[in-house]
Amino acid sequence: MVNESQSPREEEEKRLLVVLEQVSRRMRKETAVLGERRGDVVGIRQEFWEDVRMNFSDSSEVAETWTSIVQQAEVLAERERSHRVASEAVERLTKQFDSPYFARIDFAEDGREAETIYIGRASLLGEDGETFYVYDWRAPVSSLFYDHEPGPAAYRVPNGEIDGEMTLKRQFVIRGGQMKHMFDTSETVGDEILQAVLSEGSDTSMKSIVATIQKEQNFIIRDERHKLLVVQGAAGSGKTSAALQRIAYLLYRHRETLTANQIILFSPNPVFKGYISHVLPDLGEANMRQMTFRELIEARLGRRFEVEDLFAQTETLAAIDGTAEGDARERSVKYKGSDHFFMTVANYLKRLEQGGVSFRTLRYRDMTIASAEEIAERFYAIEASDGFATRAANVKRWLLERIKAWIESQMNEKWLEEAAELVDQEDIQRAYVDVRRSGGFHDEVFDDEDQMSQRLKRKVAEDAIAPIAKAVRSYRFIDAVATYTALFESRPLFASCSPDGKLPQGWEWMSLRAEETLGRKRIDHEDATPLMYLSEALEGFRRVEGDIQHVFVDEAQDYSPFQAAFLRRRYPRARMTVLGDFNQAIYVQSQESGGFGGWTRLMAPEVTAALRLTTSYRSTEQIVEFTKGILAPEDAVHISPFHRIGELPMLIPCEDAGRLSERMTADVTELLGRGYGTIGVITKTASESGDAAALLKERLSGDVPLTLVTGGSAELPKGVSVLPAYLAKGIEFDAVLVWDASSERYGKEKDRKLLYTVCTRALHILHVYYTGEASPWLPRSGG
Ligand SMILES: Nc1ncnc2c1ncn2[C@@H]1O[C@H](COP(=O)(O)OP(=O)(O)OP(=O)(O)O)[C@@H](O)[C@H]1O
Repeated sequence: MVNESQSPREEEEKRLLVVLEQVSRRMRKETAVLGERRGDVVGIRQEFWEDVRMNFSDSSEVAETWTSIVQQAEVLAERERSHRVASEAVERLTKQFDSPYFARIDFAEDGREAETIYIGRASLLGEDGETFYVYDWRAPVSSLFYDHEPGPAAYRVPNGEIDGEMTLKRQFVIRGGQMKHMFDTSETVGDEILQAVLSEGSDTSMKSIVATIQKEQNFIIRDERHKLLVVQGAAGSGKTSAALQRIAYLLYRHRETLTANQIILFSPNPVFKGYISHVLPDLGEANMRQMTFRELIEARLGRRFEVEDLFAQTETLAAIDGTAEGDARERSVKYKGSDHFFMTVANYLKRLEQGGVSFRTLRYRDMTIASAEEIAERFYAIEASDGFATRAANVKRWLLERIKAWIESQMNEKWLEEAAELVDQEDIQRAYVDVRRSGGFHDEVFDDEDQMSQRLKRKVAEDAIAPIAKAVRSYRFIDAVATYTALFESRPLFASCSPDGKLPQGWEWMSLRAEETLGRKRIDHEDATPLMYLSEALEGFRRVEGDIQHVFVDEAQDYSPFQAAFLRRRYPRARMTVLGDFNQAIYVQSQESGGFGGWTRLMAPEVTAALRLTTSYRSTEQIVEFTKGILAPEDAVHISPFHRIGELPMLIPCEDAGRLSERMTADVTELLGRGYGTIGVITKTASESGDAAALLKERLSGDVPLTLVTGGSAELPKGVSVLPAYLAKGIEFDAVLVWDASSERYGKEKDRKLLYTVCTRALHILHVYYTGEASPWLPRSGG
């Protein structure tokens, strides 16, 4: 009921109290439950060993001891689970007490009375189980807030659309349970709040944007009609933010069927991984799986080969740039990242169904367990229509059987007897426990010397062969490298697989290079994905994550079309959300495709949506205008700043590196004094970062926190971070100080996007320092 005598503010404050009261009631209940569960858990932990019968006197007693430990552990795990649920509820309620909602809309569905809806980070249901005090921001009706101004409005529900009229749209800033601001708005999402949010200092971790999601971002967050979403967005336009909100949205909408570990996000680097890892927990959701493409390569190939990573490749290419070698390598990098090569490998795989896969002989010392020829024969004896998966799995089983038989065949061999005699007491016991665990000796009594020695010998033989068995289990009997190299050993073979029957320019060079590197177990970065594709396909994309339902790729412009196509094959059932900015395509492998070609063609047009985000929210208007000037004019047309005023970027000439570091030291001190909490000193390469950090450290006073961020760093520290451009991808700083943007360092066309990427990391302050001549890409309009 509207009370005429009260102002809207008074009314809202009263209502806030009612909600807070509800929250605190729930909180009382949940904390009581939590206390109880905690007591349970602590009790069980303390009494764990008291309730376990410990007896190691003979094998049947050991079995009972084992069972009782397992039972006790199960009870504990169950209590711990319910403790976790209660503690998550308390955590959520604590946040709700701080700020239960951020918006209100009044909406009258056609032909009905207006309803008042409050929107917050999580929903709040009254004790009656019917009154919705607050709706979750992800509820269908909440979409109205993000998509519409007051007036005719509609929102989607699973089976259609609901039309009506929005009569009021109000925003709140509530902190610590206090109403700080409140205002009605006619904008889609009020500029004032967004202004306030964007003017804040940056943090070392990313924040969620629930209260200020913009309409075009909301589309990305909620779209479920398409299986492939490809988003081209200007630097700072909220691609990563939208991706994370989308994950939170999907987890909420499909909470019965989707879990966080069925979602995987490919991140550009470890620093970025740490940077975004707080957003989902903050929204009350578990983190999705996250990995870098480099980690994927390392996991698949890194143990057996020395694999060059993308950063090393980039630095090598820079070092040999302009030489004949450099040109040839660059051509090879581009080709091996192309769709043409993907098709070639795909066609090659088809041929391999008939024959041609290389295998490795299984050997223990000089004893052959199964020869490569035998394995090949077995592999190809299975119907081609069954595909590689069935064949590989079948051969795997057969080889494991072979290994078992081989163990039996060795039982009376001298080497084994000798080895068994050397086993010490501790190992005997361990062997005994191991066998128990693996289900050995069920009801038997362990009383016979002879039996014991047989078992020991078997155990020794199993241990000896274990690395081979493990290799078999992970399909290493398939020699993927030899199979891959074969493609570069025969012109007719390559030509017959190539989609247009042609060999790429520079094939001879690639062929020599393959011999030189792959033959020595060194893998160039450009060969890593093709090799991974080939080997995973030959294994039938086995353990590969058929269970993954959503794949997110951030900084997608850095992936080659080959890598895009590979990921699609690797996660065959997944929907994909791909976000990137072609203006930040800094790697040779993706330059050909303009950064995006590979992605948009992955699925049929009717299930693909290609979207654009054009407003840059990160940087001030001055910085956005400046950074647009770095790009070619045609690349800068779709970038517009959000209206937030700041200082003009500065171009600062310096005589040499010493002077540069002196000037930078003074500026760092001054900026920290002005309250800027995160300052990024960004260099072109990692070695330059090392030099810059050393120079600055020497000059800065001891109490200034300065960190050299390296490839292994996972957390971004407060204070001054010195890091190379490729590690700064995707993250942001209050102030960015660009280390030596001279024409010597950033003079080539390909440096243009790199410089753009570096400068667009700045929220409020951008200083560009250079020695000698300034990079030709820098606009002259700096202060
Ligand atoms: N709707 C929004 N409300 C508040 N802040 C926003 C919004 N959208 C983006 N931002 C802020 O803008 C900054 C840039 O966002 P984000 O990192 O998601 O952009 P991006 O497009 O991934 O950038 P880049 O490609 O440069 O890495 C972040 O600080 C983010 O919080």
